[in-house]
Amino acid sequence: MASKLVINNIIKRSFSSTSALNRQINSVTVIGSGLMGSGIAQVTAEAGYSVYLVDQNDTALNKALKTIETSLTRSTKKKFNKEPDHAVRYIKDTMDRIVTTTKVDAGAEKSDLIIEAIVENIQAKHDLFSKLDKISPNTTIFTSNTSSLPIAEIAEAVSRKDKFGGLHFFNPVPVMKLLEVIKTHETSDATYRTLLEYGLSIGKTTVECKDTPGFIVNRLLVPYMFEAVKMYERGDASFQDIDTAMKLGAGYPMGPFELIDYVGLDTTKFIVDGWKKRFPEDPTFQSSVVIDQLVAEGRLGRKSGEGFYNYKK
Ligand SMILES: C[C@H](O)CC(=O)SCCNC(=O)CCNC(=O)[C@H](O)C(C)(C)COP(=O)(O)OP(=O)(O)OC[C@H]1O[C@@H](n2cnc3c(N)ncnc32)[C@H](O)[C@@H]1OP(=O)(O)O
Ligand SMILES: NC(=O)c1ccc[n+]([C@@H]2O[C@H](COP(=O)([O-])OP(=O)(O)OC[C@H]3O[C@@H](n4cnc5c(N)ncnc54)[C@H](O)[C@@H]3O)[C@@H](O)[C@H]2O)c1
Repeated sequence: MASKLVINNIIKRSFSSTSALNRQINSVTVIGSGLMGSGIAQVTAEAGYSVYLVDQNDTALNKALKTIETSLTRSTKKKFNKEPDHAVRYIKDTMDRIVTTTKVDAGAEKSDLIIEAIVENIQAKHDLFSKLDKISPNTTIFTSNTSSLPIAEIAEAVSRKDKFGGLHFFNPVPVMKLLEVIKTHETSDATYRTLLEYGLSIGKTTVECKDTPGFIVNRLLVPYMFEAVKMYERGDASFQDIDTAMKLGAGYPMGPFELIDYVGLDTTKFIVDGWKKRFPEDPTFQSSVVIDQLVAEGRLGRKSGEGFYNYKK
């Protein structure tokens, strides 16, 4: 344990600059260009890596490019307050480093690191990784941004288990400073070190966690969100008042319902349904009638324009 800490401190010291490139990695493929994939592609390109961003169709990719440009415009306004020309150049340089494609092999054949951020479904992830394992160079490191699935279970689809780890980002990726870096019992030390270095090179603070359900943050955050939903379902308080209470009484930046809308109701449902199936005896993991109903209606939160709240203008 102590030697691990020493290695991490050395890595952290040598990557104090957010623009320092990771020597092991030049090109990164991000698969899935939704809420998370677009943010991961953005911060990776901002750190100087060349990025392939992959999704199933051009509509999703164009939406992602628009999201990234809006986010960069927002962040550069403050960063280059007195130098608007620098902001324009910074945005252009970052966007130029991102190549979008619907063909997964375009990036996979060339990338040193693949970050998967597709739907939270084990079969979909297995199908993708088994394909990637065949087309990627055997030096390429594979990672998943899963919220709740065991990394080792996702890695069952590949033969390079020593080059498979977890990189769990937080939404919104450009703003949230944390990156959970997950090592399975088969991830090699060299792979893990490269993942920590990548995290620091994009300016994130890394924490280590075993390959346990929800890692650190979600194991604490998701039960809290569902406890709030149960409180609302019992009729103890309105969801608006629960949000107000947690923001003003506990200092949270968002209330639990705002946060569920922000994460996505479909993703939140996938997380808890998966845990409920895996741990049927644990009362912490119970699905919610209200969330099931909203997902069935297509009210997935901010990304669909409506969840608990309405975001349509
Ligand atoms: C489930 C998964 O597996 C794990 C997860 O991701 S769980 C979810 C984790 N995320 C959270 O808990 C988010 C909680 N919410 C928050 O921290 C804040 O509400 C928030 C950062 C999203 C927005 O902050 P808020 O103060 O309400 O709004 P706003 O003033 O618009 O934004 C604050 C700053 O962030 C910036 N920002 C917000 N969203 C941004 C984005 N998408 N891109 C770039 N910058 C952004 C703003 O420009 C602003 O920057 P400034 O302070 O330099 O001017
Ligand atoms: N939403 C969050 O707050 C959050 C935070 C951390 C981690 N995660 C995890 O990140 C992953 C993505 O979540 P999200 O919120 O970005 O979802 P999302 O629904 O916003 O985006 C998923 C994207 O993946 C694409 N996709 C699906 N299957 C694909 C495939 N086979 N090939 C290429 N693209 C494919 C979809 O078209 C969609 O654009 C999930 O595993 C989720 O659990 C989510």
